[in-house]
Amino acid sequence: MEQQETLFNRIGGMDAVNSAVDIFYDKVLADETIKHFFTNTDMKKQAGKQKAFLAYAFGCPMGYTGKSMRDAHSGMNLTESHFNSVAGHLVDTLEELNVPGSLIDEVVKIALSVKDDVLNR
Ligand code: HEM
Repeated sequence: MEQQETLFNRIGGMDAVNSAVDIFYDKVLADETIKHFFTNTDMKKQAGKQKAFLAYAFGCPMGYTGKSMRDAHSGMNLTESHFNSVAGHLVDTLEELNVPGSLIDEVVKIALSVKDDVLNR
């Protein structure tokens, strides 16, 4: 079988991740249903962590050294609806960046794979 390029490279590498995270966080912070979670968050640091996490999730060889998804979101009482809002903003962001649907599907798969950890269940 032909060697498959990582999702990270196919999506456009670190430049794409950087643009995605910036647009993504603007959407999250404009969303009345979830923005309160980020009241005490230093968004500069958070965007940096998210970039590292996404790069890792997209298959970039550099390691993710932040908290586990379970620890990072414990005690927040996050619901399915909060998760869906965040996932929706991520998809909208990638669509705005003209990322092909098949690649967006792969990102959604990765997001769903950490859903139980994010929701601490
Ligand atoms: C696929 C879904 C998600 C991913 C990949 C993700 C990723 C991350 C990452 C990488 C961190 C930083 C961890 C660290 O401190 O090392 C984090 C923290 C956080 N996330 Fe998420 N997250 C997701 C869903 C959500 C949802 C649904 C919410 C709330 C609506 C949320 C709110 C937060 C908050 C408030 C923090 C802590 C920020 C702080 O330290 O001040 N996340 N998340």
